Amino acid sequence: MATTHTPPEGADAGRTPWWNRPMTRRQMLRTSAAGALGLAVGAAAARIGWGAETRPAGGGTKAEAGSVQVVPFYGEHQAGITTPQQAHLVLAAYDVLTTRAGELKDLLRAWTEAAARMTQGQPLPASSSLTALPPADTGEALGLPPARLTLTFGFGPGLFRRDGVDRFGLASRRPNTLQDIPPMPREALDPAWCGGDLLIQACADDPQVAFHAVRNLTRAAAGAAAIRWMQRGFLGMPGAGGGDGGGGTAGAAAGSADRNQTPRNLFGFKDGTANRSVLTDAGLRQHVWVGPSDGPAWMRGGTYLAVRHIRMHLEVWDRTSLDDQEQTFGRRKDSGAPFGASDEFDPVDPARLPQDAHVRLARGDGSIQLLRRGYSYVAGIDPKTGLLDAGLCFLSFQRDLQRQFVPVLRRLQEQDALNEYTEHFGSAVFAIPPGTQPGSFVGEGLFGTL
Ligand SMILES: C=CC1=C(C)c2cc3[nH]c(cc4nc(cc5[nH]c(cc1n2)c(C)c5CCC(=O)O)C(CCC(=O)O)=C4C)c(C)c3C=C
Ligand SMILES: [Fe+2]
Repeated sequence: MATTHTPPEGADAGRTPWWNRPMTRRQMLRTSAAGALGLAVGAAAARIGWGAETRPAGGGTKAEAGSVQVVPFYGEHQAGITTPQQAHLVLAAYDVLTTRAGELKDLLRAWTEAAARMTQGQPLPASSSLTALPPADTGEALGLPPARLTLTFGFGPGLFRRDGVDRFGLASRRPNTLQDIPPMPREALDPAWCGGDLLIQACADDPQVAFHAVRNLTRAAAGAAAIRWMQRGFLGMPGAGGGDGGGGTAGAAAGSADRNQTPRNLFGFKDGTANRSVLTDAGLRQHVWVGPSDGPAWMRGGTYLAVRHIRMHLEVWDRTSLDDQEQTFGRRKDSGAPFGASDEFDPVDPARLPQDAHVRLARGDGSIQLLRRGYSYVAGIDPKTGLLDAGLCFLSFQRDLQRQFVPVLRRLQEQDALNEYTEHFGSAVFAIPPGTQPGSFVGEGLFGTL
């Protein structure tokens, strides 16, 4: 339900950023007083010195002895897509509450400026020296290393039109491919885990650093956007203590040899092996980045994200024989090798895989590829069943949702042997605009002359 922000009367209204303006009593009740103070950007603040930074192009990081890892925020593409996968995820989708395009732009500007600071290990700058006010930064990341924090922003279909209403005059700028995933035969979706107008993907090697970023960005959004759903995820990172690994996933292109291992999902299988062929310049151009011949110009250099919240029935899986587990995927559990081969990265021979094996169906004829960047989640016990509530926050980046993600998902939903052990309960898609330059804000190109 959209909520209108009432601007204050008076000459100052046009100059005071919306997040510092007074709120109506109703808005005050909706949001926390601390959050309403939000961010005041641009003020000087002490910079935490994190030592040498390594900044190769393209959003990646490079391990160098003695350096503290910081992932560049500005660049051609947003970070957090090809960045070697960090150990922790906080993924938050937001409903936009304001109906004013100006306030939406103010929010994106504030998010961009805050993200540019936090990803470099800097706290949010104080807007006042008054100790009678809550501090600008919530503080739980002070003294922690930047932990390769990346913040990736996305726009859901609802930003362009929701319930038939073009709230921000953006409807004509929606990319054709940005449409909700059509209903699938085997899903049991909970609306509370679906959709979202805006997305923040925070990834870091420290869970508190990732949470701090989302918490402070959410605080800055008070009155303009509210969290719709949030998922936390993790990956086992060999030898890194939560460090820079992720070799076989989006990290295959970087990382040192001893960390170059593909993480395992909660079914115990290496997950992300096939990303290696996407993570080349040619692979990314072909399968991930929106190119000049694709959708709207404002998306060039961007990509599209598909999110599926998937519960994995671990108790059922754990009673399944090793043979059946391996037949389900079409790969060996210990080595990750495809059937008929000995190494994880040996070529897949589809003829050797059962017809309903996950890899056979996901791969198809090999022409469609996705860049997967999912994370495991554990949310305790399902109070209704007493069973573990755990699974995969499936994330994939692709150049076109309808031509790449939807056909693969449909094939899997119709035939995949894995369906016996999984249940899709949430679904969302987002346009991930290209990277930002200093002085600009994420998605600025979308707004044109608005
Ligand atoms: C719609 C896309 C996909 C969903 C949903 C999905 C769910 C899912 N996958 C695993 C585990 C594995 N997936 C693997 C490979 C693989 N999966 C997809 C797509 C979806 N998976 C693709 C495109 C591929 C690559 C196929 C190929 O080209 O070879 C593998 C094998 C190792 C690997 O390459 O990563 C595993 C293991 C789970 C557990 C899951 C839902 C819970
Ligand atoms: Fe898969």
